[in-house]
Amino acid sequence: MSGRPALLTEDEITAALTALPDWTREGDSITRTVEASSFPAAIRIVDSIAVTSEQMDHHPDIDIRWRTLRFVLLTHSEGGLTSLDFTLAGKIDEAVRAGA
Ligand SMILES: C[C@H](O)[C@H](O)[C@H]1CNC2=NC(N)=NC(=O)C2=N1
Repeated sequence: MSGRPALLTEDEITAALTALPDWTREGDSITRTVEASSFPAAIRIVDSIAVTSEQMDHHPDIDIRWRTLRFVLLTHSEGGLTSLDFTLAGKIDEAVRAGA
């Protein structure tokens, strides 16, 4: 018993992705790549997401290459996608909108 929400069904994942057009399914995860305006802007986005993910106790995998950020979301403890990933994806979209 991990205390995490249950894995979503394929239909639920498809429906959730239509509301998040910048995100792509990749196996057991969803991913988004963002090009920020500069390296400091990229780090500000990451810093803001650090606060959000601590509040959620749900953390993205983040690859930082100069000003390109790649986010990969899944619920490790469940081995796939749960509602937490889609909530976090929406919050990452907000941080990108505010900070890129
Ligand atoms: C102990 C702690 O609650 C867990 O390790 C949390 C933390 N953040 C997490 N983040 C993600 N993305 N998946 C998890 O399963 C997860 N588990």
